[in-house]
Amino acid sequence: MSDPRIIRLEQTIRERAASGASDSYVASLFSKGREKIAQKVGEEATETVIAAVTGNGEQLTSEAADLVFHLLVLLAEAGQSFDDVLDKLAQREGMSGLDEKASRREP
Ligand SMILES: N=c1c2ncn([C@@H]3O[C@H](COP(=O)(O)OP(=O)(O)OP(=O)(O)O)[C@@H](O)[C@H]3O)c2ncn1[C@@H]1O[C@H](COP(=O)(O)O)[C@@H](O)[C@H]1O
Repeated sequence: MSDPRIIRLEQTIRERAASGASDSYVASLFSKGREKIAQKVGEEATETVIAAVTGNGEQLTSEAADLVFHLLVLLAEAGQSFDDVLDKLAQREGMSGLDEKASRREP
């Protein structure tokens, strides 16, 4: 089960996406589509990497927050949730590295 703060943010993301409000960043991302949202995740990932290498802890935390936020938007647009990600990670617990690599190759 996700942290309540993640659950609340996911709920807000779904509500803002459904609202289509002109002042909503989430709604604007949804209107641009999955490709644009995925692009933003890539940009935020790059900014997180740069902050990790050249920045301080506060800058890394800030960029990581942008990354997680955009990942939650991407998951929501695809009808998935962070709980689904946690379930996937839990499935991998106890699997050996080899077993896990094999399971990822299955169709
Ligand atoms: N957590 C966030 C959050 N984190 C980051 N951001 C936005 O993500 C954007 C990232 O900055 P960038 O400079 O990379 O992007 P940009 O230049 O603004 O946009 P592009 O033109 O590059 O696409 C900024 O506009 C931030 O405001 C967020 N926007 C919204 N939320 C949450 O989502 C909720 C709903 O937001 P609205 O949809 O705007 O109501 C808010 O209440 C917040 O809780």
